[in-house]
Amino acid sequence: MKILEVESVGKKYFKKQVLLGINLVIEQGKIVGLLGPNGSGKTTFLKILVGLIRPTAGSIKICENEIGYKTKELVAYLPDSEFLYSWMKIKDAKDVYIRFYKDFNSKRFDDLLEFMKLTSDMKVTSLSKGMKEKLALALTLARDAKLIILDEPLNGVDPVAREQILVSILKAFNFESSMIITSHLINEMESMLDEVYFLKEGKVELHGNAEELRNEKKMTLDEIYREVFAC
Ligand SMILES: Nc1ncnc2c1ncn2[C@@H]1O[C@H](COP(=O)(O)OP(=O)(O)OP(=O)(O)O)[C@@H](O)[C@H]1O
Repeated sequence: MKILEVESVGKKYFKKQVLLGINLVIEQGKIVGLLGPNGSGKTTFLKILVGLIRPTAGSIKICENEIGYKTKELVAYLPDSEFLYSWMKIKDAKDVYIRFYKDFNSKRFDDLLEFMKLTSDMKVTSLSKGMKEKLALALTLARDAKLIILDEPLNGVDPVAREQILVSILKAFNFESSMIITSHLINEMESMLDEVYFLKEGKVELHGNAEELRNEKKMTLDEIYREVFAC
């Protein structure tokens, strides 16, 4: 079953073409990496999927639905910037999510919190950047959404926390859904990705099954990335 179908999607900001002719299909149960350098259009693309901005061309379907009210319920999104209020304790953030999302799984949230060594009476202001990132991730992964979108989940976290975050993502992943992850840290992500899309200046430069690409090119995804982006 196809969770996401994107056809010829484009986005222009005034005269600037930020995305052009994006085609992408994600089947159920897959973890897909959206990889590309700064400014290649990753966040813009994800915001289009979430319904925060509108594309200027093309069509998108999430579980057969066009982007709108219904797809907001199907998508769980971890933005790449902070969205938690400073007055909140972790339990308040959880309450907001419970009220907002019918699919919020409290048990999974509590398990993820424990695994990440966070407690519900901690104040959001007292959390370090990495701890906030973990909280935001636990809130997102606790939803039983069909499409989970993680924009730079490893941003600003140390190597041990990165490992913990990757394990949490895999623990929480449910094969009824699919996931899109963006990251600059391809080495860390490599083993969990089923498919990859390399985005260059708003276009898909290369895409494919991660294993097949590795075999075909006899390179790791990180090496393929460096080849595609000549860095
Ligand atoms: N609101 C906006 N108005 C005009 N241009 C924008 C706007 N938002 C993004 N852009 C431009 O779109 C391009 C793609 O930006 P985007 O944030 O999608 O890239 P990205 O791949 O997510 O980058 P990063 O890895 O740095 O987060 C950039 O050139 C950016 O300047």
